[in-house]
Amino acid sequence: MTQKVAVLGTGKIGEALLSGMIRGGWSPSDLLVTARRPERAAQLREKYGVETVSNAEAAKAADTLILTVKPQDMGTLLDELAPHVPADRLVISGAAGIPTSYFEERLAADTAVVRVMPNTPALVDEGMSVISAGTHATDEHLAHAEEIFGRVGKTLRVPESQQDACTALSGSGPAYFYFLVEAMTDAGILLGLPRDKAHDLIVQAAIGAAVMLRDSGEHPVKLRENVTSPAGTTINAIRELENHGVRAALIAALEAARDRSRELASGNG
Ligand SMILES: NC(=O)C1=CN([C@@H]2O[C@H](COP(=O)(O)OP(=O)(O)OC[C@H]3O[C@@H](n4cnc5c(N)ncnc54)[C@H](OP(=O)(O)O)[C@@H]3O)[C@@H](O)[C@H]2O)C=CC1
Ligand SMILES: O=C(O)[C@@H]1CCC=N1
Repeated sequence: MTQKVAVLGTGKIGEALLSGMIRGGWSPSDLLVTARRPERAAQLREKYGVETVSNAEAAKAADTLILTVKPQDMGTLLDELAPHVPADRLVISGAAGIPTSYFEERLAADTAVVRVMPNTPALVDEGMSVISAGTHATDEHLAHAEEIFGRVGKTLRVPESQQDACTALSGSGPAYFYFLVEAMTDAGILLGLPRDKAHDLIVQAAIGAAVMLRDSGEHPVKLRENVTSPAGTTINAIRELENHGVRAALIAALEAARDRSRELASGNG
């Protein structure tokens, strides 16, 4: 069955998904996109060969609507959309924090809503998309969401009660690794290395470590122990990380991200 899919509010995440769907073989003629600014719409039309339409037109024409505006813009978008969304549409939200009930309350009775938390590595087909069903979403709706988001990486179904935690882990997760790379590159500068070399060394260490974490089947503790020689260099660094409370800082950081996701629940954040 040909399904027309519309991405509404095509910013960073919407474009990552759009580009991944096209890379993954989705025909641009089966895609519609919306943007708030005409120049952004023109850019998307030129780059991807997709039709750009108004939010109301997308609601009428597409079988699946993927809403990728900021949580704070979701209320306005839904006010605009609600009168035009027939009850047989699948509505997928990619917004942090906002529960499926928020959409169900504003759309026609029994509308199927699926909540998805993607992340930006979708741009290189290494995304992680965490998927939960609303009250009226069936297994078929979840499978359709997996078919779309599976084009840009892995997918995982979770109960909606775990979505705020997943947002803190994988939605925001890439930012923590970029932050670590930035900080470790600064350390390389302190140790006298040129910035470009420090950057390349840390990025390759990160890629190597990530591939081993994914492919070796070993626990991260074992992988770290394998690097940590008796009376060697690594244990000196680990002692400093523990002295500075890095483990506790990470736990507190992810808890703060989870709490912020909960705060965004009203869409007014
Ligand atoms: N960035 C990330 O890593 C992740 C983001 N998310 C979620 O994705 C959503 C989008 O985030 P992100 O892509 O970073 O944000 P962006 O600001 O890049 O994208 C949102 C886009 O929506 C557009 N927009 C806003 N209101 C409307 C409207 N009424 N009609 C049409 N377009 C509209 C904005 O237009 P304009 O350009 O004019 O502002 C913007 O281009 C958020 O809800 C966020 O929680 C989820 C996972 C990861
Ligand atoms: O920072 C944010 O709110 C969004 C949601 C997850 C990643 N970026």
